[in-house]
Amino acid sequence: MQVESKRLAAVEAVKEIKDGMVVGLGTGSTAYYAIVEIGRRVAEGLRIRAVATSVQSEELAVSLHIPIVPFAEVETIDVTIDGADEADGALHLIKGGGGALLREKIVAASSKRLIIVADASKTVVRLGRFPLPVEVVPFAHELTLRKLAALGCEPVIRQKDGTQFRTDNGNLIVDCHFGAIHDVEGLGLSLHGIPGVVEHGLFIGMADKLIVGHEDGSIRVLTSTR
Ligand SMILES: O=C(CO)[C@H](O)[C@H](O)COP(=O)(O)O
Repeated sequence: MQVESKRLAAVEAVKEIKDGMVVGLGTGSTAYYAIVEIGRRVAEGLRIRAVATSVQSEELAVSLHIPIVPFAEVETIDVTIDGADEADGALHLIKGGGGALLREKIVAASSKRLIIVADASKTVVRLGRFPLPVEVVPFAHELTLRKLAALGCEPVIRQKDGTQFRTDNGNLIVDCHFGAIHDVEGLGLSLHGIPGVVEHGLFIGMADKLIVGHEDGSIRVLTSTR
């Protein structure tokens, strides 16, 4: 069961959290299990402070009595545990399936270590089967979409409940169907070159560890060589 694989990976990652750490809380169904496990350990006496990558994760953490601090109050984050939509062998990622990629990237970039937790379906040889989420400002988004399409993708504005999905930052998510991505760094630079693009879901060279849970109950750990 995928659910059990996600939980296995998440629980394994939480073992790396120690007293006194500042912890980044990811977003999504796999990060959910990490937050629940952190809550369990906090109830047992673990002393940490946490920053959340989404309103949803913050609400979950608060409900579990995990101390949340405003991002502005922390210098660095010791470790962030987050999920991913795809991860390749170099630990480059596609993230943003849950629409939280901007805050996730801000938190990841301020983290000493980023641990990604996933079930086996997320590992790929080449990124791009999962449409790349791109956060776009609503202003003149039609123009931004045309510029995204010119990079060689089919851009689709994400919908939720029959209306345009809005991120926690009030922006749109455009899911960009590129197919196999052969030059992740180049694509990342091109996306940043479009003025209406706030951030994209390519996390290049950011992950330190990938913990993959398997349906047979085993865990595979990949560590970045960077
Ligand atoms: O990037 C994300 C949210 O923006 C998630 O980490 C990603 O979508 C994976 O989610 P899940 O663990 O539910 O498969």
